[in-house]
Amino acid sequence: MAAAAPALPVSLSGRFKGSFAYFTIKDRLPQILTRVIDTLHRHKNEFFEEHGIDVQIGTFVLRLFQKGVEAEKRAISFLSKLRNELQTDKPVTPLEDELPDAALWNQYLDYQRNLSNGNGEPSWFQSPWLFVECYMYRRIHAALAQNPPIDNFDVFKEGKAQNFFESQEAVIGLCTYFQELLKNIKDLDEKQLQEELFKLLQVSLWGNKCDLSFSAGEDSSQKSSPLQSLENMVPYILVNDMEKLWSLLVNAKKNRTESNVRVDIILDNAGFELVSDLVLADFLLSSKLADEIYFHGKSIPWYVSDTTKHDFNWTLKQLQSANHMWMSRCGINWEGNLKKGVWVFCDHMFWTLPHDFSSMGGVAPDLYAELQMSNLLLFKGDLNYRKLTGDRKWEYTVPFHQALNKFHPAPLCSLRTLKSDTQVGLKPGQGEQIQASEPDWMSSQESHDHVLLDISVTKEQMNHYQTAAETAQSELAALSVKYDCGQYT
Ligand SMILES: O=P(O)(O)OC[C@@]1(O)O[C@H](CO)[C@@H](O)[C@@H]1O
Ligand SMILES: [Mn+2]
Repeated sequence: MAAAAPALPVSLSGRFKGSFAYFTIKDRLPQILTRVIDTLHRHKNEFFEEHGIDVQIGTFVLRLFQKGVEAEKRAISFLSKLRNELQTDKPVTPLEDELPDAALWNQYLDYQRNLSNGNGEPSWFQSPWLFVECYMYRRIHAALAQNPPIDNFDVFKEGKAQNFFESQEAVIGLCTYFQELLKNIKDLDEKQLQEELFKLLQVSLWGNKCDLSFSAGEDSSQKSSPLQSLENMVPYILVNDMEKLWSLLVNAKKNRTESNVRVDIILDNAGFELVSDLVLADFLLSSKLADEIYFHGKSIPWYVSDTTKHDFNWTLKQLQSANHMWMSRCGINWEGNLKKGVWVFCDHMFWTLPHDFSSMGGVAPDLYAELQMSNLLLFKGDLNYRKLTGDRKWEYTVPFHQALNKFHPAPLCSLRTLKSDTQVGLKPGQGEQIQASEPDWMSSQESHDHVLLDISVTKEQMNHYQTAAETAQSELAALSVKYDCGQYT
């Protein structure tokens, strides 16, 4: 009789006063909502100009059907009501919009209601933090989506664009470094390739500090060139499995039979972080460590700075039109990769549901099967880490593999800047040691220099994944009609 799986620890929640979840729900989420409302106010004239209709009567021009302004007013009242619900810990209410994921959200709300087994309705401070925070962003989306003609307005686009423009020095530094590297990449030996991979993994890891939802919209752009500071950031890396990552990629390349080596990057933030992920992806291709890269973005505006398809394409266009040789070279090459199909952008709706990833197999089997086709999944950022580990109060020393709670579509790695109070995979005493030196290391923005580099896969499981990938091949054929990983448009 197999031993029963150990019980899962409780979910992080605002019901734990003093927790990072509590401060986020009490202070930061209302701040983010207020910024969204201000953004809509500031765009009133744009909505008026763009969506008003002029009617000439004699010498008078009447602006009729102020559709844009009316829609803006309705959206603002939706959001003000949402902010009040949040701040007064009202029950979480079912979604009433007709958007394609509404049924899945309301099923999940029922699930949460049953979980609380009669201890009252799911609410902002009593329910799991992951659920209510995701729910807030989904309600923000509904406030716009239900109010044409501003239904396609991205309330976070200014912040994402500002992060990109204010990170220009870092973007130029990174693109210049990378293009210089490309000039002699064919002459690099394995050791040198490994060193370059490790550098670019760390740049992508540190790029994750540039996150607007964590800073509640305050500037978080990358000012200096990250390559210069890698050395003195190494002591802040809590878990560093880069060697395992390297051997996983080298083995995949050696074992490459007829199928390509595929790496999937589950993206996080737009701006500098996205550029660092694109450079890493180009390196994996140019070094021949991988043959194809799948990028997974968000299908709706999410967590202030997360990357949508629009952000992805906008970033490539900005690079191409930059008046800097190496930036535009990168942008041109990357658009070429998309057109050749060696890079693919996808945005499955599962990534913007409240479910943690242990539910993916049941809720989005098409996406799970898609990920099983990969040799390596790189999950960027803190929210993905929280969803990988179920956003629970784990002991620090619980193995990452265990915290994944059977989510194993393929070998995976998390590249995460610690921004929430959940942490696994540490050595005995490591968490306590940091706690002693930095008591609020998991609960305040200043001390969040800790990063986590983690691979769930131990070597002996590699073979298992090879066979799993083969079986998934046949399953995927059945599923591909349901979910076609979006081709570049
Ligand atoms: O996934 P990311 O961009 O690294 O971080 C997401 C985040 O900013 O949002 C939540 C705080 O509101 C936390 O999960 C984390 O701090
Ligand atoms: Mn993010």
